[in-house]
Amino acid sequence: MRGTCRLGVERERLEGEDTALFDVRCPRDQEGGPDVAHGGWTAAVLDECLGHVPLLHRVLSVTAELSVSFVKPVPVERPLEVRAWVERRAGSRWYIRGELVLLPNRALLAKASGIWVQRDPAHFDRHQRWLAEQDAEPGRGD
Ligand SMILES: CCCCCCCC(=O)SCCNC(=O)CCNC(=O)[C@H](O)C(C)(C)COP(=O)(O)OP(=O)(O)OC[C@H]1O[C@@H](n2cnc3c(N)ncnc32)[C@H](O)[C@@H]1OP(=O)(O)O
Repeated sequence: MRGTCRLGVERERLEGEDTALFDVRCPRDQEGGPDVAHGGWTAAVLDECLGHVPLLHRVLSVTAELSVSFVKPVPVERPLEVRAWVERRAGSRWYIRGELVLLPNRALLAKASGIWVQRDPAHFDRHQRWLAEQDAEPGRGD
């Protein structure tokens, strides 16, 4: 699949049953230091790519946990690749891992692991109802 993504994900495809590959390029406006990505971009793009693995299996999910290791500075505007794979599934939980590498040598820049939880399409409707309850009862907090 190809398309425009504000995070700079240019292409995604499944490779076998449990692995997905993503062509990525960090946009200049995500710079955090000279010519290198802000760490928030690195975390966000790993969240996006790992979370697309269930989606590529036509499963809607949300991120429940995400852990990121920042191994090396990530250059902006250079071809990068994310490889994401399912480590295991348990109930509605998908345990997914991934790596961000610099092409063409696939030098490791960052790695991530996380848990995605399957949701039904009413997930965001329920959230809107919860938000309306919060607005109706300020100070309740649950
Ligand atoms: C639906 C369309 C999705 C579209 C893509 C959107 C992508 C995103 O941007 S996601 C945004 C960032 N993430 C979020 O906003 C998630 C916010 N958190 C939540 O909504 C909830 O805490 C949520 C859904 C993760 C869990 O809700 P909760 O009411 O606890 O659900 P519950 O039914 O009790 O638990 C579901 C499962 O998740 C597990 N779980 C819940 N929280 C966690 C956690 N932090 N770590 C591990 N597992 C967890 C439970 O053990 C349970 O597992 P199982 O089904 O195997 O028994």
